[in-house]
Amino acid sequence: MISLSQLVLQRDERVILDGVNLQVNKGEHWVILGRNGSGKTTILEMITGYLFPTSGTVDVLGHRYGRVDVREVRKRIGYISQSVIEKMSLSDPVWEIVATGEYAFLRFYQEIEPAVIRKAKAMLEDFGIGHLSSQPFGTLSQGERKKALLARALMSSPELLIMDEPCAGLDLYEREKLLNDLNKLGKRDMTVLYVTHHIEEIIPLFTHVALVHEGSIAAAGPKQEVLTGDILGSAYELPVEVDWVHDRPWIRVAPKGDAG
Ligand SMILES: Nc1ncnc2c1ncn2[C@@H]1O[C@H](COP(=O)(O)OP(=O)(O)OP(=O)(O)O)[C@@H](O)[C@H]1O
Repeated sequence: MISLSQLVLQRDERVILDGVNLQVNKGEHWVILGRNGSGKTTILEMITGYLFPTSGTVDVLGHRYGRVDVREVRKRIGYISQSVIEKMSLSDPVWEIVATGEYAFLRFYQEIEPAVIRKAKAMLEDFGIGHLSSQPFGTLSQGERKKALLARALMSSPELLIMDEPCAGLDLYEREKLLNDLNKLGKRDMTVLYVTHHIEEIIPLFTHVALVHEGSIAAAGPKQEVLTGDILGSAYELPVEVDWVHDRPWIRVAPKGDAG
């Protein structure tokens, strides 16, 4: 599904990615963790073909980047990130924002087919925000925007769904509602890749975790193997304990923790 091999990204003197290797197989759902500036978003931009490595190879959905038109591969990928939200027109009605997902366009310059409009509205109903369909996108709350973007990303039935911190800025209630919707994605024939800073967002949907540290993968594998106090403690340079409750990990900084 995704194979990153010996990815190096150098900008001037700086090595941003330093030999990233990652293999994501069909049927797995991965979370990417790592400290600020460790390289998570850069890795997502490589997978979506917006950035090319200085060296190394990127294979996504059976294609090696550099030998394929990445725009064709991108049609099979749903991508939700703050940068996508910023590209949306705030005055467009929500249903239209969602409908653009059918074609992987940002905006429409031609008439939208009635069947696509119906599908977009049904998708909004599925996410419990059908009543917001005619409202301008810019009037939605952060949580509602995230749901609308998720509905948009699913319009084209992507094989790969990539999310960069979708719960950022959501309150506890909105976050749990969105996580509940995300957990249902397991029923779809789709692989999910999810970047977060919050370990408790690793809902039962997710099977694997990759921990990025200073531009390379410090640990990767089944979540129970990676989310240990020892591994997280050394990446975050803090003594931490991980508790599993309701099949979700919860992190605690140990009493004598000292971020300094
Ligand atoms: N075009 C660029 N030129 C120079 N440095 C860059 C460039 N793009 C990214 N970087 C640097 O690469 C590092 C990795 O950035 P990236 O956005 O991938 O980190 P991240 O793990 O997603 O961080 P965060 O959790 O804070 O969002 C950062 O230190 C950033 O400053």
